[in-house]
Amino acid sequence: MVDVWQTAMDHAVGAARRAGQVCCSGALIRCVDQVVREALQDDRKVMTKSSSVDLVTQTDQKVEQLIIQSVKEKFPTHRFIGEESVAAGESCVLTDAPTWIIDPIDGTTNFVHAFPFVAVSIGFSVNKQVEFGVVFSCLEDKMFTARRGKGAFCDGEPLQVSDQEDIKQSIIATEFGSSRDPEAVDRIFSSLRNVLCIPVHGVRGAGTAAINMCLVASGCVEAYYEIGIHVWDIAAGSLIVSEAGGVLMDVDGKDGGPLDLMSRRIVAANSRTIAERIVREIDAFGPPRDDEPLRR
Ligand SMILES: O=P(O)(O)OC(CO)CO
Ligand SMILES: [Mg+2]
Ligand SMILES: [Mg+2]
Repeated sequence: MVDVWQTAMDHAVGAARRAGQVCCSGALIRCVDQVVREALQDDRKVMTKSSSVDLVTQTDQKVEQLIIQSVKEKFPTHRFIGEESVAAGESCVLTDAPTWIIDPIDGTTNFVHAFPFVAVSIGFSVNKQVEFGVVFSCLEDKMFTARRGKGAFCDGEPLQVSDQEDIKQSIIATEFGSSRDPEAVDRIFSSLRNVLCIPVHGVRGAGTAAINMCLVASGCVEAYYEIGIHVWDIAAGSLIVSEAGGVLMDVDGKDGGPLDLMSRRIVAANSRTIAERIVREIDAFGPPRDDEPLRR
């Protein structure tokens, strides 16, 4: 059978690698003593979006435009949901049309502080189903890819989630997010306390949803959960997890319910047992959906 989206996926891999080179040179330059003055100039270019801790830089915007322009030249009819385009007022509605879902820098706070985990994340959906996902972990120089029904890979090597079924023998990844609303923070802390006290071996967070999900796919952590992320954070990573044998769910009820890319809530785990246990421990809340028109 002809694999109609392979050309698009090959383009995504090239675009992510080129975008990653732009991100990495920016992040690394801040680590080099002799260019402190340049780094200070960079500091002044840090801007904020929904809150004072929701950061964006000119590099995020530049990288997103580079990716979108290169895709438009090759696939002029395709649509886009890009983090920085949405921040600038573009709509964030997932239709049945072929759609590139782009997070130009996943881990902008890491990027600004030279904390060395940043990724370029490109998901591609058709009929609201993710067909391929590409996550380039720039500073690790690792290219994670997945094509629906064809497995997940890191630099061409197949990925497989952990086979650990006992959550008490597990590491769980999560993040604190960018909301500083005290009620949301209380719920995040309550969930974290519940998960820690199961007890689990540990809780970790790379500072990027995409890399956290690639860690699940690689078998390094058993699960990742977060409330408050966006569709561009998880579109690519979700397929990478499921193609590596993992499961995805929302945080509704006892069994989580199916993953809804726009709901801003996700549990991605190696197994249904561990995912459902995390769902039971989460103090769930519903931030405004990504496709809610008046969310900004
Ligand atoms: O750095 P970004 O793209 O804002 O993403 C954050 C979550 O929203 C880290 O995953
Ligand atoms: Mg992101
Ligand atoms: Mg981003």
